[in-house]
Amino acid sequence: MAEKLHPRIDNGLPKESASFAGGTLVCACTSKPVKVKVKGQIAHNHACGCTKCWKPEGAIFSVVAVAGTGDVTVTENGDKLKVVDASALIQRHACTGCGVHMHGPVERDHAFKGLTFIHPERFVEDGWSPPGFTAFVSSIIESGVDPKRMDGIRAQLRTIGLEPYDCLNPGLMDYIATWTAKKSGALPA
Ligand SMILES: N[C@@H](CCC(=O)N[C@@H](CS)C(=O)NCC(=O)O)C(=O)O
Ligand SMILES: [Zn+2]
Ligand SMILES: [Zn+2]
Repeated sequence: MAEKLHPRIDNGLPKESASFAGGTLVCACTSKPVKVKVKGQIAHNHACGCTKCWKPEGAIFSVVAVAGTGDVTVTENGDKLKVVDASALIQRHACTGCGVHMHGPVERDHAFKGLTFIHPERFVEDGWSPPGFTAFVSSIIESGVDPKRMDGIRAQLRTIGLEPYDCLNPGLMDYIATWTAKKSGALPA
């Protein structure tokens, strides 16, 4: 039987629109929802199996992407937001009403500094760039998935076209390593 991975990937991937120029993320509260505006198309959209990223009810994976922090603005009911873990790299701002993570800027000195993590399924608009791979797949075991299900889940992800990795994809791993090597002097800055 097919696994329920995430509602936005289980029945075909979302379609990108060339005219998508950003939109509004809305949390799940029926009253006074938090709204966050994002300017422009998102980047590096992917499914993530880590325990820290917000997932909708019943999903094994989250769907998460980045935007430039300067392109992300909380526009309504920002007083409902609270940082989940102030010591984490990604400062995930969750709605205290419904639990949805609305934006997660990286402010620390890191390859991802200046980027904000968002969950594009919360856009009211369609047309955002679809997920392209799956990260932190082995981490789903930390959420209670039986290790015996892993082969099937990885096979299902490959069928969908979301190549499974146990950390990030090679492009992002190389990007982080290059940043680190330039910082240490192993590569010229
Ligand atoms: N195995 C860990 C992995 C957590 C992890 O490293 N998550 C990645 C992907 S979102 C990350 O970049 N975390 C930085 C952070 O949580 O701030 C878990 O599932 O909790
Ligand atoms: Zn909410
Ligand atoms: Zn994650």
